[in-house]
Parts: sequence; C-alpha cells; structure tokens
Amino acid sequence: MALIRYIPLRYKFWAVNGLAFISTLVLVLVAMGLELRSINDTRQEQGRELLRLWSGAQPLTLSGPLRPILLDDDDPAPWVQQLLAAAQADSTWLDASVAAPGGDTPALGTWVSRDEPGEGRAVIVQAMGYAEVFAKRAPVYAAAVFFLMLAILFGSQALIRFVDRHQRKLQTMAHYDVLTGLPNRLLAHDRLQHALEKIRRRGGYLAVLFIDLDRFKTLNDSHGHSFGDEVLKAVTRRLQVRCRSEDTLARLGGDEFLLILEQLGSAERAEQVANELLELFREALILPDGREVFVGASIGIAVHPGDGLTGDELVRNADAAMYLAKTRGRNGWCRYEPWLTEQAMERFELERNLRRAVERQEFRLHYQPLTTLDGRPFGVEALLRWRSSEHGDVPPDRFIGMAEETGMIVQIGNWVMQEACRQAQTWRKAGIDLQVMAVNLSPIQFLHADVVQQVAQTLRQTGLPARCLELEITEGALMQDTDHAEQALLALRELGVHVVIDDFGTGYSSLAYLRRFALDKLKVDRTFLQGLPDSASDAQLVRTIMQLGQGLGLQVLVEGVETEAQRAWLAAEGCRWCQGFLFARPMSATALAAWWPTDPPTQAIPDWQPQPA
Ligand SMILES: Nc1nc2c(ncn2[C@@H]2O[C@@H]3COP(=O)(O)O[C@H]4[C@@H](O)[C@H](n5cnc6c(=O)[nH]c(N)nc65)O[C@@H]4COP(=O)(O)O[C@H]3[C@H]2O)c(=O)[nH]1
Repeated sequence: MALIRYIPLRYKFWAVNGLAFISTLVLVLVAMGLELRSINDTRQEQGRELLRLWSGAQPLTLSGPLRPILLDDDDPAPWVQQLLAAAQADSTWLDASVAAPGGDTPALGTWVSRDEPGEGRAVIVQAMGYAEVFAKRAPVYAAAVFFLMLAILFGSQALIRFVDRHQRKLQTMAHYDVLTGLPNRLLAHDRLQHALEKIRRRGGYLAVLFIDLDRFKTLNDSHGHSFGDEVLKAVTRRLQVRCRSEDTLARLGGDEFLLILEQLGSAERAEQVANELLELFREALILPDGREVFVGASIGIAVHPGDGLTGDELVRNADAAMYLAKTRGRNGWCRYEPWLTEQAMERFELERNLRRAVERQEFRLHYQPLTTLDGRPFGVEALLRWRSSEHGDVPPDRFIGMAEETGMIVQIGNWVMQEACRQAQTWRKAGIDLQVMAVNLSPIQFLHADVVQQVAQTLRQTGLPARCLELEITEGALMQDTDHAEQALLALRELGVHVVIDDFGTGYSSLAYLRRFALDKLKVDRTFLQGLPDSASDAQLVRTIMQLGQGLGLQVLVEGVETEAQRAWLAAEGCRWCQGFLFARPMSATALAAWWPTDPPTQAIPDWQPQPA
C-alpha cells in the first residue's frame, strides 16, 4: 500500500483508465448476454402465443424468427415425424435438439401441439446470436461505452488528483511543522542522514547548529500561546534569511530549531554562521500586528566528523553545546566538547530527580538575615535548598536555571512563597520581630499571568501582613515585558507588597525603568563588593549605584558584606542596610530562631519599609 505513494501520477492515471476500459468491455458483454437471453425468452413466449392463436386457423404466412408449420402425419420427413411424436393436445416446447429445418439461422426450439389426429402444428423459434444482438444495438452500446469511458476518464483523473493531494497533505503533515512550514524532526533526521552519506563519499565538513530561543517560555506564559506562535514564525523568517539552498533549517519542537550546514569549507565556518545568526537576533522581531519583540538565542555547534559521526550523535552533542551556551549567559554559541556528554547525562538525571523533588519533599528553606550596618536584623531572605536523595545537596545555581527552563519553577516558587510566609507568620506569632520576609521570584513566575493572584492567595492563607512580604525580582524580569511588569508592580503595590530589584548592576541597570516602575528598593549585587575597599573602580561603582538609588528615592541594600573593612567603607558611604556572611550565613528555621537576638530589642530598626505616601 505504501508503495502506491511512490508511483507517479501519470502511471496511476493510465492504470486506472486501462482497468476501467476492461471493466467497460466486460460490462458490455454481460449486457449483451442478458439482452440475448431476454430476446430469446420473448421469442419463445411469442411462439407459444402464436401457436395458441393459430389453432384451428390456416397457417399464417409469416417470415422472421417465428415460423408456423402445419405438420402432416403422412409427411415422411424424419423431423416432422419426430415433432408429431412429441406433440400433445397441449402446446409443448421442444428445444433445439429436436431438429427442424431452419434455413441459415439455427433454431432455438419449437412449440408443437396436436389438435386432431393426423395433423399437428408447430412454431419454430429461431435463435438470436451475439453478432445479431450487437448489430442491432451497436449505436446504443457505442454511445454507452463512449459516455462511460468519458465519465471514467474525468472521474478517475479527479479522483487520482484528490487522492494525490490528500496523500501529499498527509506527507507534508508528517514531515513539516504546521506552524512554521519548516521540516520537522523526522525530515530533519532524514536530511541529516542524506547529508552524512554525501559527506562520507565526498569528504568535507558538515555542521549541526542547535538553536534554542532564550526565555521563550516566559514570553509564551506571559503573552499567551498565539503570541508565542507569532514569535516563532517571525524567528523562522529571520533565520531563513541566512540559509543557503543546500542548508536545512528545521523546527524540532517548542522553541528549538536545527540548522544543518552542508558542504562547509572548514569547521570554523560553522562558528561564523553562528555569529551571523546571533547578529540577526540583535534587531527586534516585528510581529504582524506591528509589535516589536527582542528574542535572544543560544546556539550549540557540532561538526562532523570531529564532534560526532552519526546524525543522532551530532544532534545530541549540539544540544549539549547549546546548553553550555545557555549556562554561559545565553545569547551566544558554544562548540561541542567531549566533557559535555557526561555533563548532559548528569543534567538529564538531575532534571529527572528535580521533577520528583517536590512530592518527595526534598526542598527546604534557609533564611539569611537582612540587617542594619551595625548588625541588627529586621528581616530575612528565604533561600531555597534542595537535598536530593540521589545527588545530595544541590546548590540553587545548579537547579534554579533548570527549573526555569522546564517550567517547574512556577510550582517550586509557589511552594517557596507559601512556606516562607507561613514561617514568617509563625515567627511573628512567637514574638520574633520580623519586619521583612524576602522571597526570590523567578522571571518566569513574575511574568506568569496570575502572579498577583498567587501572592494575594498566599497572604490570605498564611495570614502574613502584605507589608512584611518582599519580592525580589531581577532586572531581566522587568525588561522582558515592560507592560506586564508595570501592571504587575502596580497591582502588587496595591496589595501592599514591596518589590526589590535584586542583583542590581548586573543586568540592564536602566534608569528609565527605575523611574517608570512602581519600585521602592534595590539590592546591590554581591559581586561588586568583592573588590572593596581596595579596588577603586569597584568602590566607585558601588558608590554610584548607591547614590543613584538614593537620588531616585529608593532604599538601597548592599548584599555580600563579608569583612569588617567592607562594613566600615559602607558606613562611611552612608549605607544603612545590608546582608552578608559578616553578620550571618543562611540558616535553617530552627537555627534562625535561636540566632535572632532578643536583646537589644529590634524595635529601634530604621525605616527599611518606606511609609506609604
Ligand atoms: N559569597 C557570599 N555570598 C553571600 C553572602 N551573603 C549572601 N550570599 C549568598 O548570596 C545569595 C543571595 O541570594 P540571591 O542574590 O537572591 O541569589 C540567589 C537566587 O538568585 C537564587 N535562589 C535562591 N533561592 C531561590 C528561590 O527560592 N527562588 C528563586 N527563583 N531563586 C532562588 O539562587 C541564588 C543563590 O542563592 P544562594 O546560593 O543561597 O546564595 C545566596 C546567599 O547565600 C556573602 O557575604 N558572600
């Protein structure tokens, strides 16, 4: 059956028509046979009727297929005697085996009866042959055959075209991505096999580029799937610009694309192409409704033969290299290196276990105090810890990114918020003067449509006053979708929750958004503290950020304070709030309750929480 797909259309057409012609001929012959029988049956009936009417009258002078004959007992002809012998008072049919002279046309049989002794009557019925039937009906048959063939000709053509179109459509669906029209995983695999066979014969290089869009999931979650679809189509158009006719650009699924570069002069050429592709992403994508979106991409490169011999190996290795590009800060490319295979396996294992970590209750929260510069705590930051039964303690840097990529961060993040708020309320009820519970919110969570609802629900369920909850978000989360960010920040402010810009200085550090958004606090990233107080440039940087924040009326907290010298320098610069190992490391809930000072009383803590205007 599958073979039929590969037969060219014209052969299918002639095969169907040949078959139709033979069927028509058979049909004509059958029709002729049926007509022949019907004519002969009618003749027989007529013969019998004639014999009945004729009885007692003189022989009719008839010619044609019915021949009445008066039989004389005295006639010595054997056929007459034979008929008389068979004749009875009632009419009897004798078939052609009883001979009767019939001229040229053979007899079908004879109706015979005997009325009186010595006399008999017979009607000889002559048979009709095919030739006769055909001669009689030729014009009708010819017209029927003609019209039937015509109908078959056009009908079969239409049918074949319909079937062919349908098959082609099915084939397209099986091999092409419906959204972008690009070859899908299956066809990409076929083409890669083909390309590899060619390269094995002719030599040269072939490269597989695994392209994954950065933070596409966030876009999709915040703007909806139809927006995501438009982005994917726009990305496809952009990438196609760079493809040569011999290259294959395929969509593997989601936001993953594969570019197969054939006939490369050198392995380095693939790296140049990756640079060119990244260059394409620097400009905003224009969607059909005129909206502009910036989307970055991470690219992994595997080149045949060095980075893999089979298609599967090349794709797998390019994927591993892409992941490396992601961990190195995204929007870049990486070439495959052998150690990545091992890392990819580990990552796969880790991801598998991360999926089960929530239900296995492997997550814990640790809390790091937020303090004044003289060490008096006023709040804590909740920091997620994962003690995996298989991998032991896994640091957040290793699994948060993975949880974001897989979307698991939403579930995990909601758990963190719930648990942190519950714990804060427990402490507050136990008499610990905790003014702030700071919770990290991943960009994916922040850009999720129901983030405000989720926060409100958590506060309702745990009973923690909104002013005690502080959400730490990164600059990137704000910049990805500024409209959503603006609305979410306003809604959170209305709830009474505070939002802090975390890791300030490491991302966009845009003054425009500091003014535009409903923000009131920022945290200076700990990396800037490392060079303090010796590095003049770091000192200048921290000073500038603090002045900038204060100038804009924001509360500034400096994180990563590790040494007494750093604290002294910050004090001299007018810093009031900080967080760092110098004061306390992240610790379990029990340890924190024991650590929290009861004396001196913490009521005198300066106003970290700004008063509502
Ligand atoms: N060297 C040094 N480090 C200090 C010092 N003081 C604090 N730190 C570390 O700085 C990190 C502060 O959290 P972050 O900047 O939000 O950075 C966090 C945050 O981005 C992320 N993370 C942690 N928990 C969560 C969570 O529940 N949700 C989300 N989305 N991200 C989280 O993982 C990052 C790393 O967390 P941790 O490993 O717990 O690392 C913590 C903390 O242990 C210091 O004086 N010196």
